[in-house]
Amino acid sequence: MTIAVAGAGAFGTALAIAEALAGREVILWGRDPAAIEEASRTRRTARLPQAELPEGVRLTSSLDDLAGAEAVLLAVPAQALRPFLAEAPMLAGSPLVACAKGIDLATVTGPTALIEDAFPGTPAAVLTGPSFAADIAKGLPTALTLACADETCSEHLQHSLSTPNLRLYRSTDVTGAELGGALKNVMAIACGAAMGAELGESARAALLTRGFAEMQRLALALGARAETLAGLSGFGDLVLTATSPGSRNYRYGLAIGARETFDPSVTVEGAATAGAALALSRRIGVDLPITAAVAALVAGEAEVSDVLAGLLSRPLKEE
Ligand SMILES: NC(=O)C1=CN([C@@H]2O[C@H](COP(=O)(O)OP(=O)(O)OC[C@H]3O[C@@H](n4cnc5c(N)ncnc54)[C@H](O)[C@@H]3O)[C@@H](O)[C@H]2O)C=CC1
Ligand SMILES: O=C(CO)COP(=O)(O)O
Repeated sequence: MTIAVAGAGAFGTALAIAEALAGREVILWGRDPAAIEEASRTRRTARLPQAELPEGVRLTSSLDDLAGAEAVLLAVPAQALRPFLAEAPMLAGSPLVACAKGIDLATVTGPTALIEDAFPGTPAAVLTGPSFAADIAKGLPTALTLACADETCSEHLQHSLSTPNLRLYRSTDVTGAELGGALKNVMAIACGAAMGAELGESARAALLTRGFAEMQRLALALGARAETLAGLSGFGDLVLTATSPGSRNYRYGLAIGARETFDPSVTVEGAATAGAALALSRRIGVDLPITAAVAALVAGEAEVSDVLAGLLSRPLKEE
């Protein structure tokens, strides 16, 4: 059986490499036929050029080639997932595993809700947790959460996708896993902005901790389990992303804080997700001050000094 990967960006490339090196048959789809033709020839993709694609990875730009796969890993960015699914009816029937970390701005829903909406009855799962694509592609050890509401499906996917270096922990808490992965990107932007503005590591630790409290507040209000937020997909990924210049969200924050420009072609999931999370929190009456501050920074409506002053002037309260 074949593992299909939809999206030949950095993460899709890394996952395809890991699965192929574990001896699985892999097909990697990218939307640009010329780029896929080039990748087939050079055995490298543009977004992760340092990694070589092993022989076991077959490349295609035809979505029809993914039909009937044992599982399809959806590695397109969160805001691209809804339009992608609308053009991929041939994926119905295979378990679909969302690898994007974000909340869709137009519908204010997470990736698995988008899958369920596009393909009612098709098993929808999420793969998320602390893992840089470059680390996975190098075969460095990583541990992720594989969440699916259906326990049998999550067990099946855990075994179908785990490799010696890619260790998957299963969960049925899809809401917690999705929200942890989406919101940690917002907090990484906040932490990067604090460092970029030279506010210091103590300020970053404060933002990381209060940011984690915010992630928990929203996720628990939406029915997630506290232990999921404390696990790989929440706290684990927050620690990685909000402290490492290996993260694009963190680097984007650094640029905002230092008032520098940032390459708009780089995928920065937390930028759109800050606005989506804010809309979601207002709908259910949950206060997310750091998320609101990041949304204002991203929209260019505020400076780091203003938003920090706003956060610091909030009423003093118990931790
Ligand atoms: N890069 C990393 O280290 C990790 C990334 N992720 C997540 O994986 C998701 C994808 O990120 P990356 O692969 O890193 O981004 P990337 O920027 O490297 O690649 C994105 C890919 O998606 C394609 N794409 C964009 N819009 C599309 C559309 N409408 N239809 C089809 N394909 C489209 C692009 O052509 C590109 O190949 C994000 O949600 C990210 O948070 C998760 C864990 C690690
Ligand atoms: O999700 C990631 C690591 O777990 C990758 O983070 P960035 O998207 O910020 O690069």
